[in-house]
Amino acid sequence: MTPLVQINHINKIYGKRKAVIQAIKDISLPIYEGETLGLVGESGSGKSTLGKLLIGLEPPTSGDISYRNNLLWKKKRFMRPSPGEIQTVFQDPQSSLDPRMRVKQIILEPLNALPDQERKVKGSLERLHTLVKRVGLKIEHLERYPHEFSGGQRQRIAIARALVTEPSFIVLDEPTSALDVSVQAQVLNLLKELKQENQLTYLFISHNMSVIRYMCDRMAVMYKGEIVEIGETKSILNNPKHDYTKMLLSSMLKVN
Ligand SMILES: Nc1ncnc2c1ncn2[C@@H]1O[C@H](COP(=O)(O)OP(=O)(O)OP(=O)(O)O)[C@@H](O)[C@H]1O
Repeated sequence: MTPLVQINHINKIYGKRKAVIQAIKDISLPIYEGETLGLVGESGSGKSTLGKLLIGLEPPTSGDISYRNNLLWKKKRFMRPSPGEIQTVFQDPQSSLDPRMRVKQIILEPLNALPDQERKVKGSLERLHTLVKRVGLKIEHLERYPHEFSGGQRQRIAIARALVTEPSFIVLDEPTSALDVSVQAQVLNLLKELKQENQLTYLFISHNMSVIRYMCDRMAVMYKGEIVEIGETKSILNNPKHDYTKMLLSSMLKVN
């Protein structure tokens, strides 16, 4: 399998002098085209930071990341592959959707990064309507504002916004953690179907082992900024090797 993303010896340090936090310590891993790679670990282990390095929100302190064999970061500058090729869906649709914008503007907004001609094609009304219906919303929803929707519907809006540019790679950072359990399952199924239909690759960040089990082909376990275990989800869940993974599994199984 070809790696879509290759992470090589990445370190990420926040802060200066005495207030230094090393959020990521020498992480190297591939993310293969077409897979869903799960990233688990307790709060503060560095999961979101790794996601941010991949979508261009934070530069690594050292190391490199390549996307389709091209460097994503050069001297702290993000080398966006082609515009819209990498997208993201965050945990909290309440704060990630601009309350002053109508749903239509929100979904079309990522197209602003695209060249004129491509923007016209991808932003056509016909395409927008197909996309909105595909994520389980209605055409009349396009004229409304985020506060008029439930959490699950808001996450569907965020998913439509991520898909509008026709990306190849999506970083999903706890995309269903803020939702009720029944709604979680619907959104997870939608994400699974969309991945198949659009040949997507996902990095799926989650606290929840059942969600990881359901969604991910492989999983990586993060502990204090390091990857302590990585492999096929099934084999890690059935036979965890690292003590931290064992501990995480037993504590999570108690919660789930
Ligand atoms: N912008 C920042 N400035 C300073 N420290 C930060 C910043 N962002 C994250 N950190 C610190 O880096 C470490 C890793 O944080 P990160 O958010 O990546 O962890 P996480 O595993 O995603 O946690 P959670 O599951 O709670 O979101 C934590 O100690 C956090 O406090």
